[in-house]
Amino acid sequence: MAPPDNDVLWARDLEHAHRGSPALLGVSLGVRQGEILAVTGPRGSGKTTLLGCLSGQLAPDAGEVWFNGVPLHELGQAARDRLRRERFGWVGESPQLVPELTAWENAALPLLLAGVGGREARKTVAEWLERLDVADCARLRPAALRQAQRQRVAIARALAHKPDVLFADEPTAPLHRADRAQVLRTLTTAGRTHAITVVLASHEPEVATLADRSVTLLDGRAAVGDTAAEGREDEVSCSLSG
Ligand SMILES: Nc1ncnc2c1ncn2[C@@H]1O[C@H](COP(=O)(O)OP(=O)(O)OP(=O)(O)O)[C@@H](O)[C@H]1O
Repeated sequence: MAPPDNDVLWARDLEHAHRGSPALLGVSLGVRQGEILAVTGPRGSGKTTLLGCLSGQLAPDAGEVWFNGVPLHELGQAARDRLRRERFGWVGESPQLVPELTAWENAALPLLLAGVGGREARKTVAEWLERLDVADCARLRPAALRQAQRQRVAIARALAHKPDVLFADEPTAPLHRADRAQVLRTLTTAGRTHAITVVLASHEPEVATLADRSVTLLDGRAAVGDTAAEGREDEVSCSLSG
């Protein structure tokens, strides 16, 4: 079965087990260009594993993942890595910055690796650091930053090269409650203003209110009644089959 033309990401009957222990059991979903999809569910329900399969970090044991008509599940590791580097952004639970580089150098890495000139990279990154309230940290190395500041730099890095899809897995985990709303708003606004598709995983159900649609995972399956399938009859049967 071919993916629908208007889905930037499309997955069908995804299964994945970690060392024999099943984490995904037949999840199907589609994400449209520029859409913000929340993936919610309790801890251990399979959210990280799903994002890993959708982003090409993990090869599913069964099922299909298509990105813009490209079958990710058929690509080798090197091709998947290239796609991730060039087309996807990733923000995880804890920021993984290069300790030897300053905040701005960390955030500029994907741009510089893509061949963008230093001056343009500097300008773009400065704007993102400003938007994320860490402009004054630009010249500091990660060790001199608080964990919440490091996470904001990691978010700037994930957005600066304007990925097609941003995967954010519990992106507010290292932040204080007061900072969470602002960072989530920055992520979703960035998605909407820059036409970046955002797949946002969180165990906090209220994150779904910021998204266009949501899917809830329970024990590796898409829960019955998820709004990721709302108004999309083609998907309802897939989502509920999991
Ligand atoms: N590397 C791993 N090795 C073994 N089991 C794993 C591994 N990663 C995840 N699991 C297991 O797979 C299941 C799904 O985990 P996953 O991290 O995808 O869920 P999650 O919803 O993202 O949870 P959390 O919010 O705690 O990260 C859980 O039972 C988890 O213990």
